[in-house]
Amino acid sequence: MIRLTNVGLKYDRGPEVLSDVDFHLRPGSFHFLTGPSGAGKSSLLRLLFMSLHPTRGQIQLFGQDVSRITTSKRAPLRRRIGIVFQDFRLLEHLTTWENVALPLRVVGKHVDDYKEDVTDLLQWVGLGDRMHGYPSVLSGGEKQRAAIARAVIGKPELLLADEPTGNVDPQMARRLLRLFIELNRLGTSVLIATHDHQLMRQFKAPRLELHDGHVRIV
Ligand SMILES: Nc1ncnc2c1ncn2[C@@H]1O[C@H](COP(=O)(O)OP(=O)(O)OP(=O)(O)O)[C@@H](O)[C@H]1O
Repeated sequence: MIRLTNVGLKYDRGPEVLSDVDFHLRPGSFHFLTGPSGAGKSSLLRLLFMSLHPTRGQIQLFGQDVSRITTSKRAPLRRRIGIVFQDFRLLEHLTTWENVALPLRVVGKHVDDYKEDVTDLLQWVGLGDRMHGYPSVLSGGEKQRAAIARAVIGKPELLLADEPTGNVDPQMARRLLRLFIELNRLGTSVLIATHDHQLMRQFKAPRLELHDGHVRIV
């Protein structure tokens, strides 16, 4: 699913943020990604979503070398990934419902085939009464839940989530964790960057620990 070999990453002329990163995640696995603030968690997720190229080393995703992938080849691979960004990135000109439906619309599904699923999922994440409004009126935690719903609605092969419970209360965090676990049971590989120790106590999964630019699996 994901294999990194001797991966290094620098921004411009700065120091290496990631150095000699080596790991392999199997299809259907579930991992947390941890490390102190500034350790490079978001950078690693950006590499896996192919928003950045590694400065050195190789990244394989879905059996393909994506280290130097071009924009046109990247698009079909990205459709196989659900991603929750730390800053949510909801589209402001679409309603919350339309944002969540978007991954299904772009792969050509007919609205009749997904409208109930989108509504049910939005209700499940507690946005039943907000879904026909625009994201600009949502709170941070509500935006986060909408972003999570958009990332999981298409049952992607890989879910990448950056601090997905950072803006919600512990009860909602447990509910969202259940969603990730359920998705994983259905076959999605899950990688969640988090500082939330309560979340990690609730579900025992291996951790990718980032420290001084290196990753170790514990
Ligand atoms: N676009 C950028 N240009 C230059 N440096 C960057 C850029 N993005 C991140 N960095 C630097 O890379 C390092 C890792 O940042 P990153 O955001 O990946 O860490 P993080 O572990 O996700 O942090 P946090 O837990 O605070 O979100 C930091 O030193 C940061 O300043």
